[in-house]
Amino acid sequence: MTPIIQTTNLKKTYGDVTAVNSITLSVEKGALFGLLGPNGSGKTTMIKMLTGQIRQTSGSALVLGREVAAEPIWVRQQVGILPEQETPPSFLTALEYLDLVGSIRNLPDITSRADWWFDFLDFADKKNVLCKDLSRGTRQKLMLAQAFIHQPELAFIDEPLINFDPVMQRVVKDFFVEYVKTGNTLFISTHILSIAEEICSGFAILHKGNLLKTGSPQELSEEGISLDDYFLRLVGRNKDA
Ligand SMILES: Nc1ncnc2c1ncn2[C@@H]1O[C@H](COP(=O)(O)OP(=O)(O)OP(=O)(O)O)[C@@H](O)[C@H]1O
Repeated sequence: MTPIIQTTNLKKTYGDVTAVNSITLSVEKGALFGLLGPNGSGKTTMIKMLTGQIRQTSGSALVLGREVAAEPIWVRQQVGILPEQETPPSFLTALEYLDLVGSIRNLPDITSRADWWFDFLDFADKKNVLCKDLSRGTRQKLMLAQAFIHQPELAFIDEPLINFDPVMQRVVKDFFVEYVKTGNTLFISTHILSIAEEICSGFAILHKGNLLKTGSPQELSEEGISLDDYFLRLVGRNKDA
C-alpha cells in the first residue's frame, strides 16, 4: 500500500539545535497515527514541515504523494491543520472566521458546514461572538472546525484535546475514530498517552529529535505492556541521564 505520508532522513536544525534528526517514517492511508514525545522532542517541528509551514534542513517529506517543500501551497490546500496554541483572529466572530476559511478553501456551502460544526461541538450560541471573547475551549472548538470544514482526506492535529473538558474530549475522540473509518487519515501529536492508547492505530515516539520507536497500541497490549510504561521506559528520566 502507498503511504500517505513518507519522510526520508527528514531533518530540521535551528542554529545549533537539532529539532528533528533524520527521521524516516511512513503513515498509511486510513491510519489514526499518534506522534508522541516529551516537551521539545520535535513533534510540532515535524508537523510544520509536513504541512509546508517550514522547510526542512535536509531529507524529504512526501504528503499525498507530493514533495512538500516543492509544493507547500498545494499540500496546505488539501490537508486540514490544527496548529498547537493558535487562536482565531480576535476581531472576527466565530462565524466570520469560518466564512473566511470557507472562502479561502472555495467552499460553496460554508453556512451549512459551519452550522454543522456549531451544533456538533455545541457552541451555536457563540457563533456571533468575537473570537477575543470566546473561552479557550470554545476557541479550540473553532480551530477544530476550521481544520475539518473542507473534510480533508488527511489532517494534522497538534495537541487536539488539551483545552477540552471530559465530555468534549469524548466527543472529539469519537469523531476522530469515525473520521478514519471512511479512509481518511489523521496525524495527531500529543503528550497525552491515554489518547494514543485509546484511539490510535499506530504511533511513533520521538525523543530529542530522534525517532525511538514505531508501533501500535494493539501490539503493546498483546505483549501486556501499557503505552504509559513503554513510553516511560524509553524516554523516562533514567534514559535522560
Ligand atoms: N523557531 C525555533 N527556533 C529555535 N528553536 C526552535 C524553534 N522551534 C522549535 N525549536 C526547538 O526545537 C526543539 C523541538 O521543538 P518542538 O516545538 O518541535 O517540540 P515539541 O515536541 O512540539 O514540544 P512541546 O511538546 O513542548 O510542544 C526544541 O528544542 C525547541 O526549543
